Amino acid sequence: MSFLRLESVTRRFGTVTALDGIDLDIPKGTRTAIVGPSGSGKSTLLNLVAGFDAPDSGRILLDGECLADGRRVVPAHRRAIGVVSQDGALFPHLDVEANIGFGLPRRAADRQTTITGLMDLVELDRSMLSRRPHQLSGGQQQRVALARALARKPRLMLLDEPFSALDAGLREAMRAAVVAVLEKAGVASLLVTHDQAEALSFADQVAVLREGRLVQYGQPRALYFAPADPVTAGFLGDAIILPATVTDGWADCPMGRVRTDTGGRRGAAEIMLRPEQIRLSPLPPAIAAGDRPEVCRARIEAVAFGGSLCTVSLALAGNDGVVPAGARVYRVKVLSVQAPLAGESVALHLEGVAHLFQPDRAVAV
Ligand SMILES: Nc1ncnc2c1ncn2[C@@H]1O[C@H](COP(=O)(O)OP(=O)(O)OP(=O)(O)O)[C@@H](O)[C@H]1O
Repeated sequence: MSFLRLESVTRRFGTVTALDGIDLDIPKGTRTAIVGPSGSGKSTLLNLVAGFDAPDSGRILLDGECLADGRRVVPAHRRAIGVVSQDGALFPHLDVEANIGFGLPRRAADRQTTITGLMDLVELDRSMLSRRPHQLSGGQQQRVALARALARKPRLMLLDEPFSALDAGLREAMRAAVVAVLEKAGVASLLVTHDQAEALSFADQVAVLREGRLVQYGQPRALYFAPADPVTAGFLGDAIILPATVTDGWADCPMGRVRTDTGGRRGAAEIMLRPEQIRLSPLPPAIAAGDRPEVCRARIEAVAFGGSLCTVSLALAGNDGVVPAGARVYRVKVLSVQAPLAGESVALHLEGVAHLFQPDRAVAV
């Protein structure tokens, strides 16, 4: 059942349409990530839900209550929506205790136990109770910000790039901690992030915005493996887009034959593979000599070391093993311990299924 609902929400700034008729249904207790290129309308959407701004038209409903409908607007402080921003926005002159307790009644008998309970929930040591924000690490500050937002028992939590100021290792740990806290508190959340991998791992569902429109909305796996169009495919991760001829659930493409995720189509089509679907193996001499024409061969053009994974650039070769002049170069990812060497000839194997783009590229919701 829908918990947060946006109906045809539009917001214009002069001649710019920041959000253009957005329809979105977010189920209770779930996590949603909003992604999209810079200027696609992510912050505008968050601001409208928070109540910092109002839509020109359309409606926003939370748990059945209308928050904004183009005429009436419920002010931000009456929405019971928590916000955690990029820098945490803690009050610098207040200690941890006062920051977390900021929205709690001063004379409440359970004030102290609520604050320490929240510190336990966000896994912040109680010895930090009297520290000021500048005496905390970035990760600790974000935990205080999260505890402060949770103190007001929000119905919905808005997370505006809350991990972006943290370094890679801490970022991942904080993300996992926030997921655990939100789950424990049973609070639905909306995360805006520029990090596609973060969105895919954080959320139950991801909404992709482009130029103020909702391009696709669905589960992370579905979006990653079955994006609505090549632009979305490339936005969510590295993608190899190939022309193909499809027949009854199979595609013949320049990299070989592979199953497709949708059957029932025939003829020319465009397919997508993720780079990790392409496996490389050494070319046995018999195949190198021209036997087994069904095996797709390639020459390794370059190998870029990247820690656990290498990015391997390869060009497809003909059955004679020769790479035609001007051949397109594809990039695939392989485990570094299995990486081939530049100049080597390899055989390609396609794993899993290829995504078949719809001819009209209808929005998949
Ligand atoms: N207050 C404003 N006045 C005028 N134009 C605005 C205002 N706020 C946003 N815009 C415009 O609306 C569009 C959407 O902006 P928004 O900040 O929502 O995008 P975004 O996806 O959050 O971008 P980023 O990833 O860079 O933060 C942009 O073209 C932006 O310039």
